[in-house]
Amino acid sequence: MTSDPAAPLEARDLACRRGERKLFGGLNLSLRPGRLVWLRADNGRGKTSLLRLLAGLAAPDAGEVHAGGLPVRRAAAAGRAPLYIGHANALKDDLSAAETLAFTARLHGRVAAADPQAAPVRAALTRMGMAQRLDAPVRTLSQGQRRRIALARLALESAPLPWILDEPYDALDSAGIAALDGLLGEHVARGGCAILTSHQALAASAPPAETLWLTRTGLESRPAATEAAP
Ligand SMILES: Nc1ncnc2c1ncn2[C@@H]1O[C@H](COP(=O)(O)OP(=O)(O)OP(=O)(O)O)[C@@H](O)[C@H]1O
Repeated sequence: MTSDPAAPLEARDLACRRGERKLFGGLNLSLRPGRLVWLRADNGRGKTSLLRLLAGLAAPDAGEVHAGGLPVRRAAAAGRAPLYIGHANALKDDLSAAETLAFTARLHGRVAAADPQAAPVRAALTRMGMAQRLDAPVRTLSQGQRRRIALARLALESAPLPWILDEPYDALDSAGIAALDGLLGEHVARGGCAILTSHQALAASAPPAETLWLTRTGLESRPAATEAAP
């Protein structure tokens, strides 16, 4: 594959099978600076599978994914790997909100946010409306509060790397949705790009997104009037 170094995230001819079942094949996607994609399909059609391929967390049955011109699985070493937040929050129950976010930041080499007392960590959680619960153990928090902590990681990022977000709005109330939309809007405005899934329509606070449907033969945009499940 000839990759475009200017494309933060590019997939060519991707195919994915699960057991005997082909989820999709021949899938192409180029996420350019400023592009926000809402990936849609019915339950079980392969959205999470595709996002994991794009993040380099799984290998495709065919095709390639490049991030910033590098094979996605080698992009981390060059600081070009996409930022992936899955639908599981991946938090540590016994740590506090600030500690678990700092732990995640350290894991991803964000040195300035590797300490729970560090200003960026406190500011990121405050941005997600968690200012009153910075030191609360994760296990004592609600699903929505846990989702907010996982998403606070986005507030630690200033580089316009691609964001890959699987059901980021899950469990969020309207204030949480607005906080996430604010982060997405800033990201896109500074030349970032993102692909996300959501079973609910995006809120009015979300930055303009392009809707793409996942089908067996790739991604398809459809006029709003014909937006039926494939
Ligand atoms: N580890 C696995 N082993 C075998 N099959 C799997 C595995 N993970 C997912 N699948 C199957 O792959 C298909 C696609 O799953 P995936 O989670 O990608 O769909 P999805 O579109 O994200 O669904 P949802 O909207 O319900 O989140 C499903 O039929 C699922 O049963």
